Amino acid sequence: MAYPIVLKHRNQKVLIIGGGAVALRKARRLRRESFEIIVVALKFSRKAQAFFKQNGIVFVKRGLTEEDFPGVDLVFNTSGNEKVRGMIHRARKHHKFWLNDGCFPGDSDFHVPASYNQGDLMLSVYTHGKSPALGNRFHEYFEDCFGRDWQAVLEILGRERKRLLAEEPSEERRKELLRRMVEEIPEAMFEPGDLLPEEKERILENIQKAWKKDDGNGEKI
Ligand SMILES: C[C@@]1(CC(=O)O)c2cc3[nH]c(cc4nc(cc5[nH]c(cc(n2)[C@H]1CCC(=O)O)[C@@](C)(CC(=O)O)[C@@H]5CCC(=O)O)C(CC(=O)O)=C4CCC(=O)O)c(CCC(=O)O)c3CC(=O)O
Ligand SMILES: NC(=O)C1=CN([C@@H]2O[C@H](COP(=O)(O)OP(=O)(O)OC[C@H]3O[C@@H](n4cnc5c(N)ncnc54)[C@H](O)[C@@H]3O)[C@@H](O)[C@H]2O)C=CC1
Repeated sequence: MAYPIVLKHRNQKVLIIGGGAVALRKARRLRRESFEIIVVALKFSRKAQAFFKQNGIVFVKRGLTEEDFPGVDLVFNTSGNEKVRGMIHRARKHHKFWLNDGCFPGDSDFHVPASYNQGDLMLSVYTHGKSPALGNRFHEYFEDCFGRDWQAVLEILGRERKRLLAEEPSEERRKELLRRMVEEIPEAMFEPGDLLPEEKERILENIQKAWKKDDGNGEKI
């Protein structure tokens, strides 16, 4: 089994081994989070090379060496090469880094799920290596079905939550109020198709008003 965590960027140093399609895919997602990336490969595809250049990612055309490991926090191995695998294995005895191996998943410390981001909302699918392609398929499904402006909803929920954490001393009460706001989100937010601007406005207003409703005990909250 696996434990899902979200990695925050803290300028971690990342080493990507390989310059093909898989290395490019890993770099694309890392780039967004602004890590310090270095890519080492014997050969680079045109696409990968262009992306690294455009995004100011350091890439060096040579074989991997032991000198590439000191100070590195994360390693993505996409080389599929047994020699590289052995080198990583030896480096782990002296250096502390987390490994993702795209070719030998058994060696990995962590895996990368398929994920879809819309502002601060991230939806991920992981299949325990059974079918990465299925993860990708869900990705398409999310794109179709979650076309709503979730960021606007999250802005309100985030702001009200912050306020309640600061102002409402009762944890039970806070939970109840936060739950109420989320319950106010209508099914339409989860369905395909676009919402009219006025519908969207109404939804946002209702979420905002939710915790000010009567709490059922005749009390205004
Ligand atoms: C263990 C893992 C690596 C890890 O540790 O992270 C892994 C391993 C392997 N993938 C292989 C194949 C493919 N991988 C993809 C696509 C993705 N693969 C991703 C994750 C993962 N892939 C992790 C498990 C995740 C899980 O289980 O859910 C995604 C989600 C994220 C990402 O890679 O960034 C990204 C999709 C999202 C996106 O596009 O953003 C496609 C589809 C395509 O290319 O269109 C194919 C071809 C179809 C197929 O095989 O399904 C092979 C066999 C290679 C061979 O045939 O030799 C191996 C090695 C093995 O299985 O041994
Ligand atoms: N994790 C995943 O999602 C997927 C993994 N794979 C596997 O990932 C591997 C990579 O796939 P692609 O990027 O398409 O292949 P690729 O052949 O384009 O890339 C491999 C890269 O590793 C480099 N390399 C090999 N030996 C090296 C060394 N000693 N030092 C430095 N660089 C070295 C090559 O120069 C090349 O740039 C394959 O083994 C494939 O089976 C394939 C598809 C998806």
